Amino acid sequence: MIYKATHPRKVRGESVHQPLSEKIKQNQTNLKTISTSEMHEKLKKQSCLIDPKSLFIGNLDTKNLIQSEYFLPNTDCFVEGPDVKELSERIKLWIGTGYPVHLIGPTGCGKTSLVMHIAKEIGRPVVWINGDDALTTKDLTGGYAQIKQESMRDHYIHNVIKSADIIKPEWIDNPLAIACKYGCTFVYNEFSRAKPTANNVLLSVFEEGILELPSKFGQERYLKVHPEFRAILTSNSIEYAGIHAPQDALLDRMVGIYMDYYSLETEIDIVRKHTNIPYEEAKNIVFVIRKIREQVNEVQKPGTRAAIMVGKAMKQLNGNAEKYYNQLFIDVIATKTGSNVDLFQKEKLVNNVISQLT
Ligand SMILES: Nc1ncnc2c1ncn2[C@@H]1O[C@H](COP(=O)(O)OP(=O)(O)OP(=O)(O)O)[C@@H](O)[C@H]1O
Repeated sequence: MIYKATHPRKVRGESVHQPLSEKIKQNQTNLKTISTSEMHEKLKKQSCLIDPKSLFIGNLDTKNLIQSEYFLPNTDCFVEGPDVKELSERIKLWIGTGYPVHLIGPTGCGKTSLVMHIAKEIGRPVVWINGDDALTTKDLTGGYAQIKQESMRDHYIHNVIKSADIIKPEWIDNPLAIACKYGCTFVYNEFSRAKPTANNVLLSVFEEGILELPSKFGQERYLKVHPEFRAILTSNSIEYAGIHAPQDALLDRMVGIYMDYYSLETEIDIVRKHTNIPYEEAKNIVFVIRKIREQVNEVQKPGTRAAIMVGKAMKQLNGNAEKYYNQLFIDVIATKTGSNVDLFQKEKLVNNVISQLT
């Protein structure tokens, strides 16, 4: 007996998930409802860095992203000396023309702080990722990372149970996809630590304004990059030569800006901003760190960070630093020494430099 349906079968359970193209279209339309001025309003209330990990929660629509608690980094401590300002203006010029900027400089010279300060001035949410050797394209763009299982029970005929399990791949956006979709400032720290193949996806983002998404299910593979998307990449001038030489095609799409350690006065201001110690103390610390920097090899140069560390330790010692003064400098540079012999050399260097203090 052939069963003839007398009325349309009603399938229980959720409808099959929206194709990616629908989601993208929906997200793109959402984009239009969030203007940059609205963004500025919301930005004023919040200031913290978008932590990509907390964003790996499936598709965010723009409203969620903007109203959520992710926003710009806190740059209250930022010091903008003349040399910082000059660099910042150059970077903003290129960012304003829509080119990605590649900031290259030695460890601890201030790349990240400068990038975060500029990102805050750009006024869009910041999405940030650290490059490393294990990073893959999927870590940048996202992929089908979750499988949602739904079962559908059909009791259309009371004594017949028809069941089926629907396996629904769940797309998870990763930092680059989020930045391209919602027009965030994409900060890719130490990008040259990642393998060039992982960064290939950036080529069409920077040139054609298209993000190619890996999609196994034949859905929409291409995302049009939001007009407010901006990218700033940093790399360490020492490692830059050593880790993975980025592909020429990618370097060709970026503007490269080399930076070095800031001027004496700016470094003194930075140390004081972070430690509140008196000018003379900060000046002596920076003097010693800069003298050490002049006399050690590239990879052992102490950055501004080392001067801040000594300043914070002196603050901790609350004026009783006399006894430990030399040792503080030796401790902050010891991490970059290779052996006891090397350390002994450094101790002599530190004692000699400190003896020059007036
Ligand atoms: N303009 C600035 N104003 C205030 N603090 C700064 C400034 N530039 C750098 N610093 C401070 O100096 C230290 C090193 O800066 P930062 O981390 O930005 O350097 P970096 O070049 O990114 O270092 P790395 O190569 O290790 O990532 C940090 O403690 C940072 O807060």
